[in-house]
Amino acid sequence: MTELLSSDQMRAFEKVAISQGAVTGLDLMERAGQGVVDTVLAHWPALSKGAQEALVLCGPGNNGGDGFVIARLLRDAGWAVRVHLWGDPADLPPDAKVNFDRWSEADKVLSLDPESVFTGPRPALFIDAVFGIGLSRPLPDAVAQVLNVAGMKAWKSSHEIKRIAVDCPSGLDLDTGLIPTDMGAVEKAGSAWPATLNTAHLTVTFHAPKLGHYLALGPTLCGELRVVDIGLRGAAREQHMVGHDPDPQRVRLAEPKFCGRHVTRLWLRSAMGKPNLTGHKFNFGHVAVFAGGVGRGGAGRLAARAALRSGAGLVTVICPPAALIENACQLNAIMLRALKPDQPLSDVADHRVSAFCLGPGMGVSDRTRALVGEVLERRAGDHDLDDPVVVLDADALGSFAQDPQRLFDRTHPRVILTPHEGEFERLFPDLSGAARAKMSKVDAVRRAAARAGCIVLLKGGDTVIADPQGGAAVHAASYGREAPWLATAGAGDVLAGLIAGLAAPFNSASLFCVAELAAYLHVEAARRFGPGLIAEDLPEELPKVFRDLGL
Ligand SMILES: NC(=O)C1=CN([C@@H]2O[C@H](COP(=O)(O)OP(=O)(O)OC[C@H]3O[C@@H](n4cnc5c(N)ncnc54)[C@H](O)[C@@H]3O)[C@@H](O)[C@H]2O)[C@@H](O)CC1
Ligand SMILES: Nc1ncnc2c1ncn2[C@@H]1O[C@H](COP(=O)(O)OP(=O)(O)O)[C@@H](O)[C@H]1O
Ligand SMILES: [K+]
Repeated sequence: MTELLSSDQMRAFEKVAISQGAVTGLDLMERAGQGVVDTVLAHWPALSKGAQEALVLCGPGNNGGDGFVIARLLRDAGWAVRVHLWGDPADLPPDAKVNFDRWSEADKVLSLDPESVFTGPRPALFIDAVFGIGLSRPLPDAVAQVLNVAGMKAWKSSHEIKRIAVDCPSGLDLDTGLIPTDMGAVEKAGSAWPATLNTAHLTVTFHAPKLGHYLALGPTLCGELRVVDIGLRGAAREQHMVGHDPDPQRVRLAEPKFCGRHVTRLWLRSAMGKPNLTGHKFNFGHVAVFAGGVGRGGAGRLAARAALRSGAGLVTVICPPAALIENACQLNAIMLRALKPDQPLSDVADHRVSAFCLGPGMGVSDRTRALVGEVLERRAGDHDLDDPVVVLDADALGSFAQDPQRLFDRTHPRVILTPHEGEFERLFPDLSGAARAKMSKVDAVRRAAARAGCIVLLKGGDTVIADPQGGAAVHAASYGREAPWLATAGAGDVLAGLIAGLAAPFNSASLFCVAELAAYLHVEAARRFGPGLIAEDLPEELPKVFRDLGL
């Protein structure tokens, strides 16, 4: 799996490499600029055929320095290049200044403002090297105007211009994936669209992708993302992460995107509990899914179906007695037990139940709260690993909205909470989307997991998973893996069941790894089915996904 870096981590990598004498800042800048040019020409081979017009916008830091390198390399290749700088050349950091001077030996540098930029001819390439990881506040007005959609329209056929972002589209915060605004707040994904910023066709980043490329608005603003190697050390270590618990210091992309197809298979096999086992169904685990009352059992049944399809040996739906007939009419391979209000849980779920799933369709109620409490108290002994896995979703979370601490007092390391943003806000109001200005979704979920003492998976197009030790992963349905049709009623119930089913076999991977895999398979199933998907389709698609992945 690939590591996602914060801005600070990227700076630290650079600092270590330079201080060890492995490389100089100037070398890195040259490789970065060369990497952008090579990537652009490989992406649009037609551009290599004849030199054309390029526009390079440079900023006051090292991102701008990369821009001067790109400008020089294109010029050397015969391109007509115009360079605009925002800021005073005298204030450029040393490496950027060197490259400014190299450019300025033969060509001028124009100022970066709408008049100056848009009065020139329409370029074939529009290169944004204004701000990268150093963005620390909202974009200056002049820069925002040059980068906004309306500005580009100053040119006829502006849609033909290839827009390249160096490291990131300027204005994007690479830690949060958000756009700092003047109000000190943020424009959030799914709310106000950042109408001021144009999206790039291609973003070229260095060494490793950053958090903000994958969170919130990042994927939409970046267009396509390419990572170029600039010779910093440690780039290959993500290979060690497959199937292993996360490193608390790191954030990984729960998708083997940059590692090739065999890694996917390896990951699947190591995370699922059925590799070479010749056991009976109880070796593959028994999942108990609680369903709601009469007319509200669909969500629980969806979760149960996903659990059975994903590898559990047995799945039992537990419902109130009144809902028994309704469920019996709908279930075959899935077993069914009724639980009366005063009946002990052990009557319907013996010690062999290895995973519980509670929440979908159960209703927000005292009864749900009591059942959650009872399941969380069912612990096997001294060793956490012997405890059953407990997936808490939907109403199992909502039932604790008035007093989340009551839930957190009982949760343990084998528990996973799978809220969507609304449920997350009710349990962690101070970490909610509205409260997150400078804090990334990753940091918010890490704090939530530490507070709850269990794994938390916060759903969305950018799903974040964290454990109480700080280990974190992002699963992003983006960059060619979009699945917007997954935002359909019941899809979350399926995910809860999928996690329970994958976690149930006695030799399955850690709950964290299972959650990553579940998020991945969930999106793979949605993508394989395609538009028109409804939640019922997801479990039925899973066998095809497993087959495609070579399981
Ligand atoms: N760290 C590394 O290892 C490498 C970094 N490189 C490039 O260097 C970039 C980072 O350089 P810097 O740290 O200099 O950061 P940036 O070039 O992103 O910007 C920093 C400068 O912009 C100013 N600034 C930030 N936000 C502003 C705002 N809203 N309005 C006005 N001024 C603002 C800061 O005061 C500072 O002068 C990377 O994004 C990348 O493009 C590459 O050369 C390759 C190697
Ligand atoms: N834009 C999107 N791209 C990919 N997946 C998404 C997107 N939006 C939501 N999802 C996924 O859809 C599911 C919706 O779950 P949830 O909100 O709990 O719905 P429900 O409660 O109806 O089941 C989650 O797994 C979430 O990650
Ligand atoms: K940039």
